[in-house]
Amino acid sequence: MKTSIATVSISGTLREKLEAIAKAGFDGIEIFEQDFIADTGSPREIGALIRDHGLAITLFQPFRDFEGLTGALRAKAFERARYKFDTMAELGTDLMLVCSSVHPEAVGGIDRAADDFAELGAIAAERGLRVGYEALAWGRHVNDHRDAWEIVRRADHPNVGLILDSFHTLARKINPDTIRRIPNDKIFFVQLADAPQIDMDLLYWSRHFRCMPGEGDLPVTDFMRAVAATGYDGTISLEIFNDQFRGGRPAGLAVDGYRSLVAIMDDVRRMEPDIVATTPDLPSRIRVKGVEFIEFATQAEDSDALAQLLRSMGFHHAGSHRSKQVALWQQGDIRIILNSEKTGFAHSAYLMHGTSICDVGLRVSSAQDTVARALALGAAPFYQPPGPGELDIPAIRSVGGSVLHFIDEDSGLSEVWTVEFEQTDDPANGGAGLYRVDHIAETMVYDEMLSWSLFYTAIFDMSRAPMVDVIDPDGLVRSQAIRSPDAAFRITLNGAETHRTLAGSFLSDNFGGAVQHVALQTADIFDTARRMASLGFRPLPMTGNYYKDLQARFALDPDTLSDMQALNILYDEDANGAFFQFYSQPFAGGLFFEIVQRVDGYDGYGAPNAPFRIAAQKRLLRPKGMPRL
Ligand SMILES: O=C(O)c1ccc(O)c(O)c1
Ligand SMILES: [Mg+2]
Repeated sequence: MKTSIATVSISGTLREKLEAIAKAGFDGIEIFEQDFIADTGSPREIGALIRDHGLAITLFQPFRDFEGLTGALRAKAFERARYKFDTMAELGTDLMLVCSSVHPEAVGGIDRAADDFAELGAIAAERGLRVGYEALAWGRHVNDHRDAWEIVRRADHPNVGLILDSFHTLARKINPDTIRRIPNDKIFFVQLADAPQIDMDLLYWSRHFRCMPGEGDLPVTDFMRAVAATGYDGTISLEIFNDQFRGGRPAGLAVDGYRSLVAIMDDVRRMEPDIVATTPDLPSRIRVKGVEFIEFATQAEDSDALAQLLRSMGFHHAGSHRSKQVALWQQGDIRIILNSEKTGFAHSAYLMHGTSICDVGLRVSSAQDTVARALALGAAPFYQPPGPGELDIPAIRSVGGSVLHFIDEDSGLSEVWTVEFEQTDDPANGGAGLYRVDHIAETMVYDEMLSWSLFYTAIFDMSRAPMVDVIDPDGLVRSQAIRSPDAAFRITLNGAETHRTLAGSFLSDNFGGAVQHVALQTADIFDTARRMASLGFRPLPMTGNYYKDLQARFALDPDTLSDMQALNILYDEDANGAFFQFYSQPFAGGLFFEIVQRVDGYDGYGAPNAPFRIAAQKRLLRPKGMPRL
């Protein structure tokens, strides 16, 4: 098995693409005609350049509108093919992709097409080349891999085979198990692409919305399993046409592509143990058991204000680091760390972003396995030498250069709170009933959302909920919730498209993506809100209109509703249960806390309330009466 990626999948010049693709770990590329036509090098020079990067040219494509023509048009198609074969010989590749015809003059007929391919196969064979036939989902007469296979079968030429592309099969909802009946020696090449489930014209969907396997909604794993079951052990290649990717960062896209391929082959290997995959073996997806800590990088007055805010939320200063300016604040199972060191990672994060969440600790069953899986999937390592008496806690880089640490029991890492921290005599103030982290919400530019959602779902045992639109008065923010099967770890990714949204202005103030808010869970939000009020907490004030609207939309009893209004508690329901939430006022450039109570099986995040919450936050952040220009 070889890993490959089509040059169209990545932005940049051919040379930039090659560098990124080689560095990410691929064995080869599918070269798209446009890519080398646009380059100044001759086909021979470009072939050499590709091989100098350690890459093979796995496929030359696309050759269009070949089969089913008659007379002069047919002769012209063969002449074009001969010219392409010359170019392929110079580039140094032996396989050409012929996609099914969309030519208005193509007359169809399975045997006619088979004859065309038999003749093309003979010409290719003279030159030691091969041709593969791919059914485009919008092909004029052939748009189903089963028909393409029948043509290849009838062409009956050793140099003519089938090319499968997950998009074309799955977009038409063709059962991928039909691939299991195709002999593996007639499958010449396999292309993988995913896509979000959107109802639209097939060609438009394919050319603009494809994404890496695992980033979309198509059953790409089922497709790949069926391919693997045939015994196919040739090239698996990503072919992703995507508008965002065309303008993305070549290096990041190549890493994402490789990550998606390693993850899907790992999944397939677990289900079809006989397959031959050369992608690395890795520990299975990591089940996150919960959030172990949330760490703020902060200094001086900011740190004092944050400590004050935490105290008003019922936290107490539970521990002080034995050798560092690091304080542990705790309530229930929630640990918040305020790091005011003058050196090291947290300090650099502070210099770069100001007071910010620089580090999140996740509870897992094996920290070692977690890092092993993440690194095999191309995650960036993080290492800071531990000081004397400190534990060496495994970590990787995450959104915006922040850090994810992994804590387990088996290697003693969960002892960190007693090993590294001295208990303080700050009395627990009875708390406010907050007992665990419900979710963390990360803000990022919209174009990074697919990448980070792949990051979480490839490394961890987590799945995505449908994307929701959050309406900010100044623009749209898209929100993607991802959670572990038992909801022990929930995260929302919020993608901002403009700097004028609350999320967007956080991004520019913070110089990049990061955790913008943390939601903490209580079992009795009314009691929590009252206790926090008595500790001096000031909630985000909601409008009277909001409560009138709630009254109209839901059957809430009047006393509950008036308590909600007095305490600024918001409300939502889904098919399973109910949801209560209230917010802190924004601090340190747009960070905030959220308090939530989930009743019965409510599984959402209160998205219908987001526009009102955002409007309230903006009222506090903008100078009174000053319209924003
Ligand atoms: O969109 C296209 O035309 C096109 C071309 C070549 C392919 O392999 C493909 O899947 C689509
Ligand atoms: Mg294709």
